[in-house]
Amino acid sequence: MLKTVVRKEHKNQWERRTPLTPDAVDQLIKQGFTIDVEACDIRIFNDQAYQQAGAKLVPTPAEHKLVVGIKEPPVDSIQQDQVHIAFSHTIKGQSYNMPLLQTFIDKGATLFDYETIVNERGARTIAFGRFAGIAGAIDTFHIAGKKLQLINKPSDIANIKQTHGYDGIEQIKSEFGQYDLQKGEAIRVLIVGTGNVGKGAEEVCRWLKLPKVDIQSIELGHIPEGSWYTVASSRHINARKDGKDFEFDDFVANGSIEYKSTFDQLLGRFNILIQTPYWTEKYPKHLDRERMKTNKEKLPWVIGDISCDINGSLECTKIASTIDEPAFTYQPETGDYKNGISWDGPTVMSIDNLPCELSADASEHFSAILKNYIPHLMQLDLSLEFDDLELHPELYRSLIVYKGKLTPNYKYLKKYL
Ligand SMILES: NC(=O)c1ccc[n+]([C@@H]2O[C@H](COP(=O)([O-])OP(=O)(O)OC[C@H]3O[C@@H](n4cnc5c(N)ncnc54)[C@H](O)[C@@H]3O)[C@@H](O)[C@H]2O)c1
Repeated sequence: MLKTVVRKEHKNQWERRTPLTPDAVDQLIKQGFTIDVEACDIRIFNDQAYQQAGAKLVPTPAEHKLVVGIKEPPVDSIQQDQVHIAFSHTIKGQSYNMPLLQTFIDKGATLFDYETIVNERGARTIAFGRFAGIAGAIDTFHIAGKKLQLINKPSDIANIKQTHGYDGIEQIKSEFGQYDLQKGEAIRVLIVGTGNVGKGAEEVCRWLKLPKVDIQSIELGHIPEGSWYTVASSRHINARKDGKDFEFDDFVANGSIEYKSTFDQLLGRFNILIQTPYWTEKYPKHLDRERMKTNKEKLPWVIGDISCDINGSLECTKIASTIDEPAFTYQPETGDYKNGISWDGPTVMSIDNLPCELSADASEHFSAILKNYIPHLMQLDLSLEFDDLELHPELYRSLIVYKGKLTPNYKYLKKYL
């Protein structure tokens, strides 16, 4: 059985999440597993709660074989032959994390990645997407409320606080239920993307009692009175250049070789955009600099770019904003931006660690799934070669590096190292 520790997170002071809650640790200990916990003074569940669950507190994860974390472990913390599970952010060959990947290889270490844990249908089983969608939508509405206040337009949206100002989802739901967004300025929200993040953003619209309008109505220019939201997927904002029908698999295979963005046709019909799709350079951009300049009168007031691809599909996302400074305003004429909220361009929210604003709810959700994988991880037999491993298939497929070697599905990463 691998000696196991829950590591503390290092990213910044907002990173208060934990992969395993004290309750989950308690359950694992009762099943006969020993779990240690690295002491941490900012984690959302305090050290005493883990001690009460029966865990031993340790000052460092250096002596443990299996290290369970959330974000990338610090490069210099990886020990010889150690096994880590984390979001390593390496599978797109992200240059900023190649030293981390190289260290796993150099140290003969092993890396499981949460992002690559998928079921037999290819769907991810463990993620924070819903919480990014919820926090991202709330922060976007919070900024929209502040923006309306600048021009003295009354709306209950101005009551919405930034997500970390609430105790958690239950409090948010009960407060949002009291607001009436049909009074005052009409709030017209377009959510792009129907994945976990998009669905999380939709939940917030429902808590605010916004009626859902069919995207087809909006495409046809039938814009209802009052406040509402609508949801678009890739097929509503991209079209084949040759006029043939949109096919998702074809879109994923060919991207901007065969497809162009038709997003400009929707501009002017909504005033808040919440962007959630998966995007890479291979796909069309929806708001490039030129399009924003040409359509500057029709741009939304506020853009919540939860996908947060810098200079990506929405070129107004010049930087990732932060929980402390969540908003900047893009200047369509110059392509530049200025900090804060103003009416001389769309105000952008592009926080890239949104689930941290809901640390308790997000940790509980994540932990409830992860605790079922922990016994399999702890029973990993490192004396076996990769081909001979008898491991839970979802974990087996998620292995990026095994004992210092890229596994067959991830050999392509060699070219980025
Ligand atoms: N800002 C943050 O704090 C934060 C946190 C978590 C996730 N995210 C980001 O949010 C985005 C969406 O995450 P999600 O969990 O909803 O993803 P998801 O995989 O559930 O899908 C999102 C959407 O993208 C589409 N899509 C999925 N794979 C695609 C592909 N290969 N090509 C084209 N389209 C594809 C889906 O149809 C769906 O509409 C991701 O870019 C993710 O990195 C941001």
